[in-house]
Amino acid sequence: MARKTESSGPSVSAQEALEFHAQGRPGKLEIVATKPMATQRDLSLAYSPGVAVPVLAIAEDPSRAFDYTTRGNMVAVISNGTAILGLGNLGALASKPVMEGKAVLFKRFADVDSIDLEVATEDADEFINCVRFLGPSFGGINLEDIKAPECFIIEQRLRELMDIPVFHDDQHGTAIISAAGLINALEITGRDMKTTKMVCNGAGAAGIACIELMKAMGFSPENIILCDTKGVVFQGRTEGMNQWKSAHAVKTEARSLAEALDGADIFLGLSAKGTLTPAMVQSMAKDPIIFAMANPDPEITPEEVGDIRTDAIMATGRSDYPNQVNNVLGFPYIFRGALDVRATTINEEMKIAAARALAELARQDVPDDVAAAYQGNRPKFGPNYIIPVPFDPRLISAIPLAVAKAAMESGVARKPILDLDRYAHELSARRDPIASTLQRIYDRVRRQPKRVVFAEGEEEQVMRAAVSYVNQKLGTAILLGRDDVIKENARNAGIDLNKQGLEIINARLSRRNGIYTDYLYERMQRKGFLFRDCQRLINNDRNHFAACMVALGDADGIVTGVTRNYSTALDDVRRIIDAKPGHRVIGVSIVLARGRTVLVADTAVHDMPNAEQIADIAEEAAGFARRMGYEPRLAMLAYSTFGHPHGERSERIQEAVRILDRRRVDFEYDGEMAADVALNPRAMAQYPFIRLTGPANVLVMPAFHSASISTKMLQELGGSTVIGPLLVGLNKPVQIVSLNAKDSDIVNMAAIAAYTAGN
Ligand SMILES: NC(=O)C1=CN([C@@H]2O[C@H](COP(=O)(O)OP(=O)(O)OC[C@H]3O[C@@H](n4cnc5c(N)ncnc54)[C@H](OP(=O)(O)O)[C@@H]3O)[C@@H](O)[C@H]2O)C=CC1
Ligand SMILES: CC(=O)C(=O)O
Ligand SMILES: [Mg+2]
Repeated sequence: MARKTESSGPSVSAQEALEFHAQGRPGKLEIVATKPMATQRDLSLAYSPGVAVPVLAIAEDPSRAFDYTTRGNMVAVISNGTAILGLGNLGALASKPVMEGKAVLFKRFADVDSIDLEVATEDADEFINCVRFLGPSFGGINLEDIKAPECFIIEQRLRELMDIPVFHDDQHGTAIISAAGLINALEITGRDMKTTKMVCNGAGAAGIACIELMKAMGFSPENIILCDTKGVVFQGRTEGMNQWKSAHAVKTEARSLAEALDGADIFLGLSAKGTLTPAMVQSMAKDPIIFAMANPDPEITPEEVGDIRTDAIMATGRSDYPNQVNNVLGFPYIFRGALDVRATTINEEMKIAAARALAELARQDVPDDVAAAYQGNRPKFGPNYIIPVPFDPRLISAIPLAVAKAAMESGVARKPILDLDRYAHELSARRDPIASTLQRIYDRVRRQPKRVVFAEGEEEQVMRAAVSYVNQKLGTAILLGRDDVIKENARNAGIDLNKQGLEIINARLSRRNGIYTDYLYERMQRKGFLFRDCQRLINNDRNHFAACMVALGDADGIVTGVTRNYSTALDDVRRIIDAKPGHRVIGVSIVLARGRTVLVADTAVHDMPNAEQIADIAEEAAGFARRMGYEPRLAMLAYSTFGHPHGERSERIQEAVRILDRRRVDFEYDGEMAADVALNPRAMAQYPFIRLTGPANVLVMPAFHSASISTKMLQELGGSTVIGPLLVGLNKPVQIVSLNAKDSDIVNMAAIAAYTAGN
């Protein structure tokens, strides 16, 4: 087994950490208004007098608070700073950076709004009395870094007093994540929960909750030994005890951590830095499982373990080593699921469901966008990958779904979710704006599945995309390439191609080869191509073969591009596939930014279009917008707005607008105008004669360079997601991805090709 574990990423210096927190606006949070506050009217609505209306509605029916206020998506992170990470009792104020951190993680990972509240008291009753009255403000309470045993009393009491989930993250979040990691570590080492011997160092909030969940999941109580600063918690011990420790005291001769660990299978560290020594690790059973979870410094480092033995499965609470067992994998998603069903509590069923869903994710094949979260190293289920990383984009749909389901099944959901498939898609959309825009496309293709040729079938990311296409029930995926090479590459990459609906076609051996060659020759014989040139192209060039398949009805669409640059791939397919009669081939990019979707054209084909061509591009783009479900409001962009400043370059655009006028097109358009006028209602308001009824959702660029530069800048600087360019106007659906496309990009493009095949 493994493995000398090394840190997988750069750690940070103390100075970097301080600068990070101090730079710009100090701290890590700000409040952003979700409604406009620009005009007198806005103020009248947001505040007096308008605000009185929701006030009265909520007074009459408290559940309306979820409709009119932030409550339904707002969680408080509350601490008194008595157990800040593994740093000890440093007080409420010092805990604020951690609590702000938890609040931003809620937002970043699960789109839960969150605010930190630091309560300056160590007295449990005072703390309870402070928090218990905050219920109306929040959909949930996340207690954090409160030391044991007060944390048990505080949480228990608040759970009784409040009708929203109260969840002590260090207890249950940690328990859920370590349970998930352990389920997988046991599987890898071939152990049975019932007979596995565990030693947990740390009998505080995290330690007690972890072993309680482990027992609930099937570990035998007599096989778990708990230790604290005084050593083993044995039956009859009196020093440093409390009722929570007593509940887990066992009959044993062992008195020290070292004695307890002799022959043990698992070490669970929820104590303090450096408490596990190399000698103790040496004394553990074969293939030991070591979770050193103290933060920021673990009980022992992976390097230290690696120096002593190579058969250990090692995890820490840190992000710079493999196997990060940290409650960040849990709390954002657990609350997401709980909030979405307005759960009254987070119960055992919901916790176990979250642990199992998390464990299951690590066993699945890792797609490209997930591999990116692992710095491009595609992890495989095994000793160095027992649990997903916090940046794994699959977490947002898998964990809340499992939690919400469990809440409904266990009867604590106040607002059950009826359509769980839809909910899963909505969840992905919270993290990934592409998901919601593509949702409609995927749904349609699922209803009318299509045969799509993946022209570069020997490439790993293309095979993954094809598998995903089939798995998502979008239709048949055809991988073009040499059968033996595809199978060999798939084997090496651990991809299972044995799926119904996945076909491999070798162009050279295909029975259709001759027909395709004749077809190509027919089209190219007067353009300087000999028959044998065509034969060679069909035999050797997958874009030509794929294009013939689609042209002659053997497939519905093509996706290509990972091995050729865009224009070469386009030239290849254009030899075989023409523009739709009466149409012009253009590229359209979909830009998703801050909840807004804008189509930009032409991002692929015309270098410096003339007025006539710009008008054609506008018509093509507007038609595409409609097919995508948007009613176009199209702006013809320039550096000037309605003649100012005057310049020759804008005249082309003005002429294009006049051409559209003459063509009497049936969509909203206007120009020439600058991008801010097109997109910003206030800038637009300066031109009362403008013919757009709202901000533009289709932007026609004056030339390829401005289209390409602006979409790439938006993607890199503006935090926008850009899909495309999508090829529009061809007689048959062809989509060309970029050279560095990931499998998820390819499958999106395949779905778009399939979607347009039906249009
Ligand atoms: N990776 C993760 O996700 C998480 C990690 N943690 C880590 O777990 C640790 C404990 O946190 P939490 O349970 O909230 O804190 P608590 O203060 O509630 O409990 C701490 C426990 O650790 C024991 N302990 C402290 N020092 C030692 C030592 N040198 N040897 C043996 N036992 C020791 C204490 O013993 P005694 O009872 O005798 O005082 C106590 O039982 C922290 O390092 C924290 O960072 C916590 C939550 C999540
Ligand atoms: C991760 C965490 O919550 C802790 O160490 O306290
Ligand atoms: Mg904590």
